[in-house]
Amino acid sequence: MSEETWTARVFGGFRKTSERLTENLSGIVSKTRLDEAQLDDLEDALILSDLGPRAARRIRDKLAGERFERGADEQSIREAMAEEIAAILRPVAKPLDIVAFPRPQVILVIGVNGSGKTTTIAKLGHLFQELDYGVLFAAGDTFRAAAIEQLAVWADRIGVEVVRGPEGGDPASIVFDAVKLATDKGTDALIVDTAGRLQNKRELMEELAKIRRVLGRINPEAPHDVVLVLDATNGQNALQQIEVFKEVAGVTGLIMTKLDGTARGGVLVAAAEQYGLPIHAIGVGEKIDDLRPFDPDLVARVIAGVA
Ligand SMILES: Nc1nc2c(ncn2[C@@H]2O[C@H](COP(=O)(O)OP(=O)(O)OP(=O)(O)O)[C@@H](O)[C@H]2O)c(=O)[nH]1
Repeated sequence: MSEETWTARVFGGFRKTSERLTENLSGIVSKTRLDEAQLDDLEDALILSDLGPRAARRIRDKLAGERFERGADEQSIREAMAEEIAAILRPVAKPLDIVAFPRPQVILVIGVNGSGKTTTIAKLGHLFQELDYGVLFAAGDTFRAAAIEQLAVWADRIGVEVVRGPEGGDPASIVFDAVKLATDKGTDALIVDTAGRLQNKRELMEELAKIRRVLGRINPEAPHDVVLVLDATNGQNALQQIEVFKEVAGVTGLIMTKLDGTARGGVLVAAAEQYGLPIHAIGVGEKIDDLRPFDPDLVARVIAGVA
């Protein structure tokens, strides 16, 4: 996909978020400084747009300190907002680099069912393929046959081999086989699907601990990444998931999906400000190339509605 098409997708993706945020700005016009009541309204608008109280406060402070020389019209307010949102996003916008030596880089992908985990694995595999990396998948979500099947269908479509076992099989043994295969072949990236059973934290924790033990036997550095996939349409719930998965799974980075078609894209900013975890990529659609690392300045401008 060309750069232009991707930019258009990002714009399209955040359109609803941007609309929600800026529909509250239209009445606000001031001379050179915003008064307290206007700042309160803006802060509320930011919270209502899922940016979270901390980011909202930070942006409010920025706006309060701003001298709008040509008057605080909607456009100037949006621009100042975009600047601060970019400042929040810049430190966390980090693509997932393949740096492991020896290979493979083992990337555990976790997230609740339906968050877009399987699709994201496929998209991530495709992204690595485009960078000329060799990729292998491990179908570690053995809890449901459909999950194994779905991963296999995607793998087939993009020409990636997948190590799989029976439904109900032991995920750790699949991961073991997959790491062995990837190590023997010198595959660059091994992406592991895992079950997303948040309702049973202990079981999930034990399963992940077992996967870690098995991985550690072959490569003490593995897993190199534990990536949590979040569905942006869940808004504030997505933040709670970060909280829980950080505790049970030692999350090292995030991918946020389904930013298209939701007005809740502001949650990306809330996650960045509250957790500071790297955000490796964003998903803005169901197609294979709808996932990419993101440009924080572009996304900030899109959210704030600066053309
Ligand atoms: N609009 C949109 N849909 C997406 C995106 N990412 C994934 N989806 C869709 O979300 C649905 C769930 O995705 P899956 O990949 O099946 O999610 P999962 O977390 O693996 O879910 P289970 O397989 O049920 O555990 C699918 O219909 C995907 O096509 C995205 O960025 N945008």
